[in-house]
Amino acid sequence: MLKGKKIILGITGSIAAYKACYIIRGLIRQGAEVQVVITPAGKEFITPITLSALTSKPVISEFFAQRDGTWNSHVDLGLWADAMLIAPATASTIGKMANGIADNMLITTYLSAKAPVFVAPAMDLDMYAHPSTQKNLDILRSFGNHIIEPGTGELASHLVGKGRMEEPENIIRVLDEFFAANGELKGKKIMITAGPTYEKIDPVRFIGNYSSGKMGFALAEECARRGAEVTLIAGPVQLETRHSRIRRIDVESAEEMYAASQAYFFDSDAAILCAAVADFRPEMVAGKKIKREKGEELTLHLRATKDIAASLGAVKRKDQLLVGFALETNNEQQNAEGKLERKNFDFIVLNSLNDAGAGFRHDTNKISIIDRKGRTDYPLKSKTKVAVDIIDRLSNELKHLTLNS
Ligand SMILES: Nc1ccn([C@@H]2O[C@H](COP(=O)(O)OP(=O)(O)OP(=O)(O)O)[C@@H](O)[C@H]2O)c(=O)n1
Ligand SMILES: CC(C)(COP(=O)(O)O)[C@@H](O)C(=O)NCCC(=O)O
Ligand SMILES: N[C@@H](CS)C(=O)O
Repeated sequence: MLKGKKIILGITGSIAAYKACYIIRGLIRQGAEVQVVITPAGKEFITPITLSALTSKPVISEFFAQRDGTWNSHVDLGLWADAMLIAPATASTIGKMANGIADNMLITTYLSAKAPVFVAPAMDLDMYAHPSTQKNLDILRSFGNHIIEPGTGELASHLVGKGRMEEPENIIRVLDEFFAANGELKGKKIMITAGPTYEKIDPVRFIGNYSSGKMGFALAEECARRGAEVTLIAGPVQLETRHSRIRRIDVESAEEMYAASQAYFFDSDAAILCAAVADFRPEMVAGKKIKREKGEELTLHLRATKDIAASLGAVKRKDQLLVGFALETNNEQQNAEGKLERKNFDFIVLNSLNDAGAGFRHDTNKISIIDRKGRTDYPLKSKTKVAVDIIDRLSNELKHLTLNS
C-alpha cells in the first residue's frame, strides 16, 4: 500500500549503497514518490546522476543546491514525507542520528522529519556487534524509529556474519506492511470465498469445476495489505496465503462452504463471493467406488446446492456490503444483472469465458463491475491488479456506508 506515498530515501557511505537503486525501483513500482538525500560519503559509492535518473528528481546532498544556491529546505522535506528510510545506514550515521549531530543534509532532514523513520543498518559484523552501535540503535528505537535488522551473510570484508543490509524487497515489504496496517481498511472485517467446490459422487469421484482460487486469493491479499482482517473460505486449491492478517478456512463441498459463510458473515463488514460454487450435487453419495457397469450408462441424480449468495443477500444488514461474481459464456450483461438483483449484491464482478485470458486458472482477468447505476469495464490485467480495482471500489463503497450509517 505505497501508492501515493512520499518517501525520503537517505543513502550513506556504504558499499551497499548500490542496493538503493533496487529500493527506488521497487518503491516507484508500488506507486510511491521518492526523494533521495545522500551524504557526501554516500556519493563516493553511487552517483547522484544514477539516483536522479531513477527517481526523476534532483538528488539532495548539500544545504544549498550547487546549480543556483537555492536552499534545500530540510524543514519542507521533513513535512513533505510520509516516511523516511535510511538505507544503507552506516554506523557513523546511526551514531549521529542517536546523538543529533546534524553535520550534513541527511541528519538535518532526519531531525526535521515528522513522519515515521526506518533505518536499515549496513556494516561489517564487528562494527554491528560493537556496544556503541548497539547502544545507538537502542537509542533510535527508544525514539520510535523502526530498525530493519541486517541479514547474515558474506560482507564486503569477505567475512561472514550479521551486518549485510536487508534485501531491498524485504525493506519495501516492511514499509508496505507498515502503511497497510494503518491502511484504509484498518479495522474492517472482510469475508471472501474462493476456489471451486467438490461434490462427491463416491469416495473416488466428484463433480467440480476449473476454478484455481487465484482471483479470490488475490482479493484476500489486497484486503489484508490495506489493513483489513480477512476470513478466506477456500475450496480445494493449490495456493498458499501470504499475509498474516488472512485467516484461512478450508472447505470442500458447497454445503461446507455454505456453513462456513453463515458462520462468518454476521461479523463481517463486507463479503466478496468469488468462489465457483457447484450449483448441483449428487443426490446420493456412494459409500464405495462405483464399478464400471456392463452397460454403457451411469445415471446420476443431481440436486441443487444451497445458494450461499442468496442466503447472505437475504440477511445482509444496511451496514454490510455483499459483492458477487458472475462467470458467463453468453448474455453476460443480462445474466449478471439478474444475479445482482436475485442475490441482493451491492455490485457484481462480471467475467466472461469469451474474453481471452479471463476467468478460470489464468493469472489474468478481464472484468466489468456492474451495479444498479451502471457498468465500469476494465482491460485485461493480472489478477493482482484486478484485485486492486475491485478493492478500490469496495473501499469506496465502505467509506460511503460509514458516512451514511
Ligand atoms: N450455490 C451457489 C452458487 C453461486 N454462488 C455465488 O453466486 C455468484 C454467481 O454464481 P453463479 O454460479 O454464476 O450463479 P448461479 O446462481 O449459480 O447462476 P448460474 O445458473 O449462472 O450458475 C458467485 O458470487 C458465486 O460465488 C453461491 O454463493 N452459491
Ligand atoms: C472465474 C473465477 C472463479 C476465478 O477463477 P480462478 O482465479 O479461481 O481460477 C471468478 O472470477 C468467478 O467468476 N467466480 C464466480 C464464478 C461463478 O460462480 O459464476
Ligand atoms: N456455478 C458453477 C461454477 S461457475 C458450477 O456449478 O460449478
